[in-house]
Amino acid sequence: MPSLGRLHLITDTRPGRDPLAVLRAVLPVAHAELVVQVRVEDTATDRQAYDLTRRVVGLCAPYQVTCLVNDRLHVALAAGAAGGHVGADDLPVVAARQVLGPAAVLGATAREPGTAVAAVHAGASYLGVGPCHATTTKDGLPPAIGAAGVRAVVEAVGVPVIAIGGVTAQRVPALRAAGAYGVAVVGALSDVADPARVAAELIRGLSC
Ligand SMILES: Cc1ncc(COP(=O)(O)OP(=O)(O)O)c(N)n1
Ligand SMILES: Cc1ncsc1CCOP(=O)(O)O
Ligand SMILES: [Mg+2]
Repeated sequence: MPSLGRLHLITDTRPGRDPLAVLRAVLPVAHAELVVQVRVEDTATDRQAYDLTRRVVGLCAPYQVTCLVNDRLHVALAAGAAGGHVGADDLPVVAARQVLGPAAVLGATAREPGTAVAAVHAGASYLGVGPCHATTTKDGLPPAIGAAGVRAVVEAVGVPVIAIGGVTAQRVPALRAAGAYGVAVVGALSDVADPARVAAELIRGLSC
Protein backbone atom coordinates (compact mmCIF):
# COMPACT_ATOMS: atom_id res chain seq x y z
CA MET A 1 0.00 0.00 0.00
CA PRO A 2 1.49 3.42 -0.92
CA SER A 3 2.22 5.72 2.04
CA LEU A 4 -0.60 8.21 2.41
CA GLY A 5 -0.17 11.89 1.58
CA ARG A 6 -1.48 14.44 4.04
CA LEU A 7 -3.20 16.86 1.65
CA HIS A 8 -6.20 15.33 -0.10
CA LEU A 9 -7.40 17.39 -3.04
CA ILE A 10 -10.95 16.41 -3.96
CA THR A 11 -11.90 17.34 -7.50
CA ASP A 12 -14.50 20.07 -7.85
CA THR A 13 -16.63 19.18 -10.86
CA ARG A 14 -19.42 21.67 -10.23
CA PRO A 15 -20.34 23.76 -13.27
CA GLY A 16 -17.72 26.37 -14.14
CA ARG A 17 -14.90 24.64 -12.27
CA ASP A 18 -11.70 23.30 -13.85
CA PRO A 19 -10.39 20.52 -11.60
CA LEU A 20 -7.51 19.64 -13.95
CA ALA A 21 -6.23 23.23 -13.97
CA VAL A 22 -6.27 23.21 -10.17
CA LEU A 23 -4.43 19.89 -10.13
CA ARG A 24 -1.78 21.09 -12.60
CA ALA A 25 -1.12 24.09 -10.36
CA VAL A 26 -0.93 22.08 -7.13
CA LEU A 27 1.10 19.04 -8.22
CA PRO A 28 4.52 20.76 -8.53
CA VAL A 29 4.07 22.32 -5.08
CA ALA A 30 2.68 19.35 -3.22
CA HIS A 31 4.49 16.35 -4.74
CA ALA A 32 3.97 13.16 -2.72
CA GLU A 33 2.26 15.06 0.13
CA LEU A 34 -0.75 15.08 -2.18
CA VAL A 35 -3.56 12.58 -2.65
CA VAL A 36 -6.10 13.32 -5.36
CA GLN A 37 -9.62 12.01 -4.93
CA VAL A 38 -11.69 12.07 -8.09
CA ARG A 39 -15.20 12.99 -6.99
CA VAL A 40 -17.81 13.66 -9.66
CA GLU A 41 -21.37 14.83 -9.37
CA ASP A 42 -23.98 12.08 -8.95
CA THR A 43 -25.36 13.09 -12.35
CA ALA A 44 -22.05 12.37 -14.13
CA THR A 45 -21.88 9.21 -16.19
CA ASP A 46 -19.41 6.45 -15.47
CA ARG A 47 -17.71 7.32 -18.77
CA GLN A 48 -17.19 10.90 -17.59
CA ALA A 49 -15.86 9.65 -14.26
CA TYR A 50 -13.54 7.22 -16.03
CA ASP A 51 -12.22 9.82 -18.48
CA LEU A 52 -11.51 12.29 -15.68
CA THR A 53 -9.83 9.60 -13.57
CA ARG A 54 -7.59 8.52 -16.47
CA ARG A 55 -6.45 12.09 -16.90
CA VAL A 56 -5.84 12.54 -13.18
CA VAL A 57 -3.91 9.25 -12.98
CA GLY A 58 -1.77 10.41 -15.91
CA LEU A 59 -1.03 13.79 -14.34
CA CYS A 60 -0.26 12.26 -10.93
CA ALA A 61 2.08 9.48 -12.11
CA PRO A 62 5.25 11.58 -12.67
CA TYR A 63 4.89 13.00 -9.14
CA GLN A 64 4.22 9.62 -7.47
CA VAL A 65 0.94 11.09 -6.27
CA THR A 66 -1.83 8.69 -5.24
CA CYS A 67 -5.15 8.93 -7.06
CA LEU A 68 -8.34 7.63 -5.42
CA VAL A 69 -11.91 7.56 -6.71
CA ASN A 70 -14.93 8.52 -4.62
CA ASP A 71 -17.89 6.10 -4.55
CA ARG A 72 -17.35 4.41 -7.94
CA LEU A 73 -14.93 1.62 -7.21
CA HIS A 74 -15.33 -0.01 -10.62
CA VAL A 75 -14.07 3.25 -12.11
CA ALA A 76 -11.10 3.20 -9.73
CA LEU A 77 -10.16 -0.31 -10.84
CA ALA A 78 -10.74 0.31 -14.53
CA ALA A 79 -8.80 3.57 -14.60
CA GLY A 80 -5.79 2.33 -12.64
CA ALA A 81 -6.36 4.40 -9.50
CA ALA A 82 -4.75 3.29 -6.22
CA GLY A 83 -8.05 2.92 -4.40
CA GLY A 84 -11.29 4.57 -3.41
CA HIS A 85 -13.37 6.26 -0.74
CA VAL A 86 -16.79 5.15 0.52
CA GLY A 87 -19.40 6.63 2.85
CA ALA A 88 -22.76 5.68 4.30
CA ASP A 89 -24.58 5.64 0.95
CA ASP A 90 -21.90 3.65 -0.88
CA LEU A 91 -20.78 0.04 -0.75
CA PRO A 92 -20.18 -1.14 2.82
CA VAL A 93 -16.51 -0.98 3.73
CA VAL A 94 -16.13 -4.76 3.86
CA ALA A 95 -17.60 -5.08 0.36
CA ALA A 96 -15.46 -2.20 -0.90
CA ARG A 97 -12.36 -3.97 0.40
CA GLN A 98 -13.40 -7.13 -1.43
CA VAL A 99 -13.86 -5.20 -4.65
CA LEU A 100 -10.56 -3.30 -4.42
CA GLY A 101 -8.40 -6.08 -2.98
CA PRO A 102 -6.01 -6.10 -0.03
CA ALA A 103 -3.34 -3.79 -1.48
CA ALA A 104 -5.60 -0.86 -2.36
CA VAL A 105 -6.01 2.34 -0.38
CA LEU A 106 -9.54 2.41 1.01
CA GLY A 107 -10.98 5.43 2.78
CA ALA A 108 -14.23 5.45 4.74
CA THR A 109 -16.26 8.33 6.12
CA ALA A 110 -16.88 8.52 9.87
CA ARG A 111 -17.99 11.26 12.24
CA GLU A 112 -17.86 9.49 15.59
CA PRO A 113 -15.72 6.81 17.24
CA GLY A 114 -18.19 3.91 16.92
CA THR A 115 -18.54 4.14 13.14
CA ALA A 116 -14.83 4.79 12.85
CA VAL A 117 -13.82 1.63 14.73
CA ALA A 118 -16.29 -0.45 12.71
CA ALA A 119 -14.92 0.95 9.44
CA VAL A 120 -11.36 0.10 10.40
CA HIS A 121 -12.35 -3.45 11.39
CA ALA A 122 -14.10 -3.78 8.03
CA GLY A 123 -10.92 -2.87 6.15
CA ALA A 124 -10.59 0.92 5.88
CA SER A 125 -6.98 2.07 5.60
CA TYR A 126 -7.81 5.70 6.47
CA LEU A 127 -10.85 7.64 7.66
CA GLY A 128 -12.37 10.85 6.28
CA VAL A 129 -13.78 12.55 9.37
CA GLY A 130 -16.22 15.42 9.38
CA PRO A 131 -17.66 17.74 8.51
CA CYS A 132 -15.33 19.48 10.93
CA HIS A 133 -16.55 22.91 9.89
CA ALA A 134 -19.51 24.25 7.94
CA THR A 135 -19.19 23.93 4.19
CA THR A 136 -21.09 25.16 1.17
CA THR A 137 -19.62 22.48 -1.08
CA LYS A 138 -21.98 19.68 -0.09
CA ASP A 139 -25.64 19.97 0.98
CA GLY A 140 -27.47 18.00 3.62
CA LEU A 141 -24.58 17.32 5.94
CA PRO A 142 -25.03 16.89 9.71
CA PRO A 143 -23.69 19.56 12.08
CA ALA A 144 -19.95 20.20 12.15
CA ILE A 145 -18.00 18.19 14.74
CA GLY A 146 -15.12 20.64 15.18
CA ALA A 147 -11.57 19.76 16.17
CA ALA A 148 -12.90 18.08 19.33
CA GLY A 149 -14.93 15.64 17.24
CA VAL A 150 -11.87 14.85 15.16
CA ARG A 151 -9.87 14.20 18.33
CA ALA A 152 -12.50 11.74 19.60
CA VAL A 153 -12.12 9.66 16.43
CA VAL A 154 -8.32 9.91 16.43
CA GLU A 155 -8.23 8.52 19.97
CA ALA A 156 -10.39 5.53 18.96
CA VAL A 157 -8.51 4.28 15.89
CA GLY A 158 -5.01 3.51 14.69
CA VAL A 159 -5.33 4.56 11.05
CA PRO A 160 -4.74 8.04 9.57
CA VAL A 161 -7.60 10.47 10.13
CA ILE A 162 -8.22 12.95 7.33
CA ALA A 163 -10.29 15.92 8.48
CA ILE A 164 -12.81 17.21 5.94
CA GLY A 165 -15.36 20.00 5.69
CA GLY A 166 -14.65 23.73 5.59
CA VAL A 167 -10.91 23.16 5.95
CA THR A 168 -8.72 26.19 5.30
CA ALA A 169 -5.01 26.76 5.86
CA GLN A 170 -5.89 28.79 8.97
CA ARG A 171 -7.78 25.83 10.43
CA VAL A 172 -5.07 23.22 9.82
CA PRO A 173 -3.03 23.84 13.03
CA ALA A 174 -6.05 23.14 15.28
CA LEU A 175 -6.91 20.01 13.31
CA ARG A 176 -3.32 18.78 13.50
CA ALA A 177 -3.29 19.51 17.23
CA ALA A 178 -6.41 17.33 17.49
CA GLY A 179 -4.43 14.49 15.94
CA ALA A 180 -5.57 14.66 12.32
CA TYR A 181 -2.99 13.09 10.04
CA GLY A 182 -4.11 15.22 7.12
CA VAL A 183 -6.96 17.18 5.56
CA ALA A 184 -9.23 16.87 2.54
CA VAL A 185 -10.33 20.00 0.71
CA VAL A 186 -12.51 21.05 -2.17
CA GLY A 187 -13.16 24.79 -1.93
CA ALA A 188 -9.87 25.76 -0.29
CA LEU A 189 -8.06 24.94 -3.53
CA SER A 190 -10.85 25.26 -6.10
CA ASP A 191 -12.33 28.61 -5.06
CA VAL A 192 -9.07 30.57 -5.00
CA ALA A 193 -7.13 32.58 -7.55
CA ASP A 194 -3.78 30.98 -6.69
CA PRO A 195 -4.19 27.30 -5.74
CA ALA A 196 -0.41 26.73 -5.74
CA ARG A 197 0.08 29.37 -3.05
CA VAL A 198 -2.74 27.97 -0.91
CA ALA A 199 -1.46 24.41 -1.37
CA ALA A 200 1.93 25.55 -0.07
CA GLU A 201 0.22 27.13 2.97
CA LEU A 202 -1.78 23.97 3.62
CA ILE A 203 1.33 21.80 3.39
CA ARG A 204 3.25 24.11 5.72
CA GLY A 205 0.50 23.67 8.30
CA LEU A 206 0.40 19.92 7.79
CA SER A 207 4.17 19.59 8.23
CA CYS A 208 4.10 20.97 11.80
C1 LIG B 1 -11.56 12.16 2.65
C2 LIG B 1 -13.04 12.12 2.50
N1 LIG B 1 -13.81 12.13 3.60
C3 LIG B 1 -15.14 12.10 3.49
C4 LIG B 1 -15.75 12.05 2.24
C5 LIG B 1 -17.25 11.99 2.10
O1 LIG B 1 -17.66 10.75 1.54
P1 LIG B 1 -19.24 10.39 1.55
O2 LIG B 1 -19.69 10.50 2.96
O3 LIG B 1 -19.44 9.11 0.87
O4 LIG B 1 -19.86 11.58 0.70
P2 LIG B 1 -19.60 11.88 -0.86
O5 LIG B 1 -18.24 12.50 -0.98
O6 LIG B 1 -19.67 10.60 -1.61
O7 LIG B 1 -20.66 12.85 -1.24
C6 LIG B 1 -14.92 12.03 1.12
N2 LIG B 1 -15.43 11.98 -0.12
N3 LIG B 1 -13.57 12.06 1.27
C1 LIG C 1 -17.64 15.71 0.41
C2 LIG C 1 -17.70 16.26 1.78
N1 LIG C 1 -18.02 15.46 2.83
C3 LIG C 1 -18.01 16.10 3.98
S1 LIG C 1 -17.63 17.75 3.81
C4 LIG C 1 -17.45 17.54 2.12
C5 LIG C 1 -17.10 18.67 1.21
C6 LIG C 1 -15.87 19.41 1.64
O1 LIG C 1 -15.69 20.52 0.81
P1 LIG C 1 -14.95 21.84 1.33
O2 LIG C 1 -13.51 21.50 1.52
O3 LIG C 1 -15.16 22.81 0.19
O4 LIG C 1 -15.63 22.28 2.59
MG1 LIG D 1 -19.76 8.64 -1.03
